[in-house]
Amino acid sequence: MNEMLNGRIIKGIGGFYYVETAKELYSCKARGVFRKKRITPLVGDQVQIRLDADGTGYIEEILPRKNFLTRPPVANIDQLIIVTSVCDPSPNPLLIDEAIAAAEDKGIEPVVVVSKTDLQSGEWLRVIYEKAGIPFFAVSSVTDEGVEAVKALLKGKITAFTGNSGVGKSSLLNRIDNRLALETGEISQKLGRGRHTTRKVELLKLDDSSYVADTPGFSSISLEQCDLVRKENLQFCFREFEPYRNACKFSSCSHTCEKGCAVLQAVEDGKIHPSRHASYVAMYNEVKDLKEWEMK
Ligand SMILES: Nc1nc2c(ncn2[C@@H]2O[C@H](COP(=O)(O)OP(=O)(O)OP(=O)(O)O)[C@@H](O)[C@H]2O)c(=O)[nH]1
Ligand SMILES: [Zn+2]
Repeated sequence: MNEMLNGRIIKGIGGFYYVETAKELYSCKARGVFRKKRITPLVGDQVQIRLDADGTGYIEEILPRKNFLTRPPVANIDQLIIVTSVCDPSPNPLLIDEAIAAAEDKGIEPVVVVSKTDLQSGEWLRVIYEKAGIPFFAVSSVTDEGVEAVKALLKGKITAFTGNSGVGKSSLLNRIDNRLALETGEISQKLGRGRHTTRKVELLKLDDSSYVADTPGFSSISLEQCDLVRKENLQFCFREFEPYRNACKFSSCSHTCEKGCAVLQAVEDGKIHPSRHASYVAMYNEVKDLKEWEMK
């Protein structure tokens, strides 16, 4: 029969890709040519498949990507929701800022969601992120605070959720739509970190135009949580630097320590939050001596 169909990869397991088409869901393999070209099909990819007589298919072509992330491995997303809990596990602004920068670098809208606000207030995080101009929401999957607001944000978009293991991503998604019935887990006290209850990336359909990807959680000690941003691009990934970064004394200013740096002055004047600038400096120092191949 060899019928050609267009669809979207919604899940990948052990070399098989599940492609959703207007007709139905097909289990497909990728053609060898992708491996030769070192292209890995990603969840979220729009693809062209060829159907075999037995109803399985082959991915023939990956359509051009709007964007993609390597960590978490997804393509064509509209926004990245970075979930962090007020405690248990405790928030780490550097990790939040790394995830925001990775999204900004790819043209993906970042959103910060602070969870478990029934346990403690997350207002100090609101101060940091509202000042930076990043959309910010406080939620609790126990009291349902903020759940409707996040749900409204998902309408008509493809959204990936990221955040440390145990911050409550799956719990929040279940509150947003109880049909998802995602598995949630207790944090292992013994290891002091969450167990990996979410195993693989999968696009879950909320309605015909809205999808969410719950991605595997990471322990807070993981350094490889998200894609690194190269040093030249980093200043563009902190949106609140924008009004200042062309006003520095030196055009080559790294905005980390130079005399006459307008960004540093803005930190001093309380216009840029010191926590955000500290993350910028830490990230700059982390990537400044990396070689091209080490960025992957
Ligand atoms: N008090 C409180 N506990 C919560 C809340 N949300 C989640 N939890 C608890 O936190 C633990 C982890 O929740 P999950 O939803 O599994 O976290 P996750 O981010 O999906 O974790 P991974 O799948 O490992 O990435 C569970 O014991 C939940 O019951 C909340 O809003 N308030
Ligand atoms: Zn500067």
